[in-house]
Amino acid sequence: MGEDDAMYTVLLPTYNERENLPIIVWLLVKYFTDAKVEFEIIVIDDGSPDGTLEAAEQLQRIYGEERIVLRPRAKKLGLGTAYIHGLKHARGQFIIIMDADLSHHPKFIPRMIALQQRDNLDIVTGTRYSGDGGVSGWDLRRKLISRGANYLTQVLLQPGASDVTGSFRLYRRDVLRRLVDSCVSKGYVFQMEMIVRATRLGYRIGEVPISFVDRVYGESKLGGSEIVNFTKGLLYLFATT
Ligand SMILES: Nc1nc2c(ncn2[C@@H]2O[C@H](COP(=O)(O)OP(=O)(O)O[C@H]3O[C@H](CO)[C@@H](O)[C@H](O)[C@@H]3O)[C@@H](O)[C@H]2O)c(=O)[nH]1
Repeated sequence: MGEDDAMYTVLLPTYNERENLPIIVWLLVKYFTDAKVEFEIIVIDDGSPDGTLEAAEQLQRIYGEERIVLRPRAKKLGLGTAYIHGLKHARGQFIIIMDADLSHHPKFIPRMIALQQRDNLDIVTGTRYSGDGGVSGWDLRRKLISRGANYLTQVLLQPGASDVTGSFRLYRRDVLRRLVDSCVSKGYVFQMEMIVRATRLGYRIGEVPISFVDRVYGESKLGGSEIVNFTKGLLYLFATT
């Protein structure tokens, strides 16, 4: 399935994911192994008080230090900077970013890889808002926030993807590094800015419909301040790009 010598790095940011981490890692190992693809999983834990790092260390003993790489930080510094931190250490030519809470199923990864290879893409985004993609388990408030954020971005910024707030994506490593360097926002709005800048820079973007399933264990970290940040980021990009 993979390019002959292509390696894939999965960046898994974690904050209080002790229950979810062993399951997501097991699934990732299974899908990459079945697809005969070289991979590593970088866990970026931000000092989770629930013992996520200890769970990650145990997984490292089971699957090996080549496969499970730990890049912890001492305290909670946010999702955007967690990706940047993990990216610095990534060995793969392709980077997959995804949540560790099982809302993103690794079964979609082989489809993302296949689409990237078929169309020689720079980015493949998982989309909940086209084809048979969708969301399950969210309440009305969360659905409205996500739909509203995506709708406003489509109208104001015409990005090259239908789901700009999602964070299940495959990037060429060099493209991701360039985008990270060009993005200014922090927090959840970061995902939207990445796609908008990628569109402006002319990168080739494809989409794979995904079903997003709300987490069973633990809690979302989305709060009111992220909604304010998103709105500010949207207006900033509207004015400057
Ligand atoms: N290292 C680290 N990880 C974090 C932090 N905050 C969250 N995470 C990890 O990031 C992933 C997503 O966190 P959630 O807080 O569960 O995200 P969410 O509210 O469900 O939001 C998801 O959907 C949004 C769009 O609807 C996305 O914008 C967002 O990126 C994420 O995928 C999980 O693996 C979680 O442990 C942090 O400060 N540091």
